[in-house]
Amino acid sequence: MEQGLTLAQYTSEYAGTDPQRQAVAAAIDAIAEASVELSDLIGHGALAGITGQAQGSNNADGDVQKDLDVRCDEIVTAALQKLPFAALASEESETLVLGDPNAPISVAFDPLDGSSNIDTNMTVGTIFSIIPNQPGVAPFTAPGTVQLAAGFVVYGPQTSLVVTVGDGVDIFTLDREARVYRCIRHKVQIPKDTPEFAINASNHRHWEQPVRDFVEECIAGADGPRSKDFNMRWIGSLVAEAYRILTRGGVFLYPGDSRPGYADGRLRLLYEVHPMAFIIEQAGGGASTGRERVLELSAKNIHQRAPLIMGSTDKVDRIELLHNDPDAASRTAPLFARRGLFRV
Ligand SMILES: O=P(O)(O)OC[C@H]1O[C@](O)(COP(=O)(O)O)[C@@H](O)[C@@H]1O
Ligand SMILES: [Mg+2]
Ligand SMILES: [Mg+2]
Repeated sequence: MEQGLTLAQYTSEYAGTDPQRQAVAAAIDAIAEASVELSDLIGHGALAGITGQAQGSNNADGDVQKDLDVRCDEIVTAALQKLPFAALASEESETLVLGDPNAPISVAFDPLDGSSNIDTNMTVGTIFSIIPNQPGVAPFTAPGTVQLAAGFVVYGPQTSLVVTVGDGVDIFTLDREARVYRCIRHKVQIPKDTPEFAINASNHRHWEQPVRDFVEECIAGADGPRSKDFNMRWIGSLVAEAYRILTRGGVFLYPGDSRPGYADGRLRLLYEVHPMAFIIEQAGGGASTGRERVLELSAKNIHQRAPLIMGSTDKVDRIELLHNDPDAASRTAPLFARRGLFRV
């Protein structure tokens, strides 16, 4: 695919004459169109009447809803409602929006990810997952492996849309003058050896031992079992973290922890964890709960949470090993101590 190709050309090439693909392509186009409006709104902030203030309401997961959460939800929902869909699941809506039960697809989305940071002028985004509809089967009950397409938009210094239709990952950047997305990277592959990790370290005391062991290994740097100095990043915005991993590599962790309500972490399976896992795997990376592949999970309710550990496979594999083999950390620890001794 040529650089500069527009998203509309890409989706129409993918759609061909297959009705399900046409529905997927139309949904991607609709979200992209809505995101151009969202990009304007977010870019203008207070000048467009957006205060970033709480609305006095909470979403289904208990998060405080901001004016921009509500506005973004209205815009994305309205764009998708013009198309044939069986069901829509939004972070900001307690229940599903039901459409035509015989339509070929359903869509789950997080209209505004990272919104707790909106008043600090940080990167936020929109995440989506498109799944096939099977008439007679409850929507959003299948594992993440059934996804037909997934993507996210980052509203950063550039507005960019990352997408997979199951054949690699492509990135498009918004050409603000022409108001179209143009391809800037085709078949993105996650760099393999980047020594970077991202986790909210303020939760250290609540983590399980395998997560502590991994972070200890990273912090020990060149003196530790990984024999490399690591850099730490935490933006607090999943879309920005995912974009960084696709560009620069490394690993991101939002594990389960012992805080009340956080046994499965913070991120929601259908519209955050499944789409990110699909994208990261399609870019040659791994996505795990720490114990199993995230795409094998099925949701029992639409706002269900799931742990997410994603990034380059060597790091995700190491974290899985630390979870699944209780002796893995102690096997490397003596070596680490010995090397320490040799150094003094
Ligand atoms: O504040 P915490 O616990 O570090 O959580 C940060 C995470 O929460 C999120 O903001 C959750 O998404 P929403 O903003 O859509 O609720 C992620 O973007 C981010 O990775
Ligand atoms: Mg989110
Ligand atoms: Mg959100």
